[in-house]
Amino acid sequence: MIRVEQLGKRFRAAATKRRWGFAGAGGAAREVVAVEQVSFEAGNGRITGLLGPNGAGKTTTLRMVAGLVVPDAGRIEVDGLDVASDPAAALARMGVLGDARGLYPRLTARENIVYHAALHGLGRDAAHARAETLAEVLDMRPLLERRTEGFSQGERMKTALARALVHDPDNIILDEPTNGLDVLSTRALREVLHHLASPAGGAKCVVLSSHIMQEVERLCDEVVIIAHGRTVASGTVPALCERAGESDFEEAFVKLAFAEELNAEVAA
Ligand SMILES: Nc1ncnc2c1ncn2[C@@H]1O[C@H](COP(=O)(O)OP(=O)(O)OP(=O)(O)O)[C@@H](O)[C@H]1O
Repeated sequence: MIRVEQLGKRFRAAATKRRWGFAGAGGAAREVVAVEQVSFEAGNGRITGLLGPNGAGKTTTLRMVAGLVVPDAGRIEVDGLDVASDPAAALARMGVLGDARGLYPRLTARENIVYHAALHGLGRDAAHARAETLAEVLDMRPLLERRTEGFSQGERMKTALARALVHDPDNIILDEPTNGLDVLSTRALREVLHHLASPAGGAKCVVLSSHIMQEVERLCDEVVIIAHGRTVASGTVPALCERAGESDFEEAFVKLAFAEELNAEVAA
């Protein structure tokens, strides 16, 4: 289970140097508020989706949950462990599929997975056994002995996901997992995530980010709508539709996520 309370993060965005004598364009670094007040609870045996427009703060939120970025404000708990005060224990309970998907190109898929297993303290035999199991679950057996150099997006995603799951974490964090995947790979991933959240798959706590409404609608038990760095609504898809007074989820999302903009339009 993951609990996020009142998270906040600002970045200092590097500014360009002044050029061509334009005084206003360059100069001082600007502060960007990436996340202002994000809170949510992601339960075990559920898929929770962070849904929001581009730049809403989803990736930054997940990077903070995964311990890759230190928050300026707020608190993150993973299975009751505070990520700030007990990072090693909290991180050991998470499997993270980041946006970079960085794999070692000279290693085979199996070597990538086994190497990651070693980092998590698994012995050689256990690591290979785990690679076999994951290859089965993720339907990637033919890929195991191939170097990852030249892998397609879908093949890279499967390998990166196997790597993230190698220590059998109870909490799985995925940033835009279907990015660049075709319809079949997307379907296969959806099935895997449903399996992982089911009792047969270990009733994992799955948290993912997306800006694709249909994907979230199909995949997620719970949706957290983030806009302008804030949680603006959360609940099941039917509950969010009801709250917005819309039968269509896309309409409900637009109403909830862009309430500020819609109100400003009405006022103008
Ligand atoms: N390292 C950084 N330095 C400066 N600004 C950043 C940094 N990381 C994120 N931001 C800014 O913070 C805001 C939120 O970015 P974030 O990537 O979290 O959004 P997102 O919801 O994941 O967007 P998308 O759907 O486009 O991936 C954006 O305005 C982004 O430009």
